[in-house]
Amino acid sequence: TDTFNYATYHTFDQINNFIDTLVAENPGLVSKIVIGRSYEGRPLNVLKFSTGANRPAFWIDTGIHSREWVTQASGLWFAKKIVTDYGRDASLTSTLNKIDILLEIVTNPDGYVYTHTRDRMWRKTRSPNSGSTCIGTDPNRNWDAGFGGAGSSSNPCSETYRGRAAHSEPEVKAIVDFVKSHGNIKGFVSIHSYSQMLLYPYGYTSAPAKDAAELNSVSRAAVTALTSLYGTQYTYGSIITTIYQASGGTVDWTYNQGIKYSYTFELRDTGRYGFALPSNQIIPTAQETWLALTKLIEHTRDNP
Ligand SMILES: NCCCCC[C@@H](C[SeH])C(=O)O
Ligand SMILES: [Zn+2]
Ligand SMILES: [Zn+2]
Repeated sequence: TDTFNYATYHTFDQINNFIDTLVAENPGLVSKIVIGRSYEGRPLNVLKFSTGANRPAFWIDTGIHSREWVTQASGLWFAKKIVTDYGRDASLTSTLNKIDILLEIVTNPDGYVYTHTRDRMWRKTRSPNSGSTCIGTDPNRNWDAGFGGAGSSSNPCSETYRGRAAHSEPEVKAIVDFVKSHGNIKGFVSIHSYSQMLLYPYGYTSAPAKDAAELNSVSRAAVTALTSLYGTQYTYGSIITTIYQASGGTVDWTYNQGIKYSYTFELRDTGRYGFALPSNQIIPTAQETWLALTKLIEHTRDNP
């Protein structure tokens, strides 16, 4: 994976080849867990970075919205950064000597393939909706957290269609089942684009999360670290106050499962290119985001 081009966007097959190569090159550190299959039968691959058994874990997912290509591309760069820095960077080495990192890069594979073959702007899953010709559910409205509330749609043709029921989407159900069976995930970050924001629960209600003060102060440190690299400006705060009301969202569910350190990123940019971010911004985006992620991971590591 040294010759892999991190400064370009890759297909689903190229990403899966990367994953298998990274595991083969780092057998004592990296393994692949297939947590399920997408609606169209594609594997839901999770990279596990671990140096010991039965450890707490920190989860990162990218690409749950398929069109947000900078996020899957950043996930590839994060994976390489972790294997490169282990044994060289004191903080990352300390992290992996205490907790595992779990990384799902293509969290919506059916949608991702569709953005390469048919519609670059596809966001949702690709499952059919009975009674409608419109395809897909928004996987970031399908979670059992304020499910069906304001900030999601009951219309299958909507980009924020919540699905016929909570956890109806296999891509979502696979994570739900994995989180429950693992039982020791301490931090959870779901990465999106675009808007340049770091967000924490809740999205479905204006009631503050009980840990809002701590999540806010950790967010401040993370954003300060991010901005220090290239000056990229971020806002941060609760989902509902910072971006908009969104019900059935990923990190609202993980937070309510007891995973205190639950965050959502909105990466670059603020609308000039939007989801079609030029590939020359992939590495700078990944680098600055990693600085923020490191703060979130360190805080989770040090507050088990
Ligand atoms: N977990 C809900 C996150 C808040 C909204 C995030 C954006 C990312 Se495109 C959205 O899903 O509309
Ligand atoms: Zn998104
Ligand atoms: Zn977004």
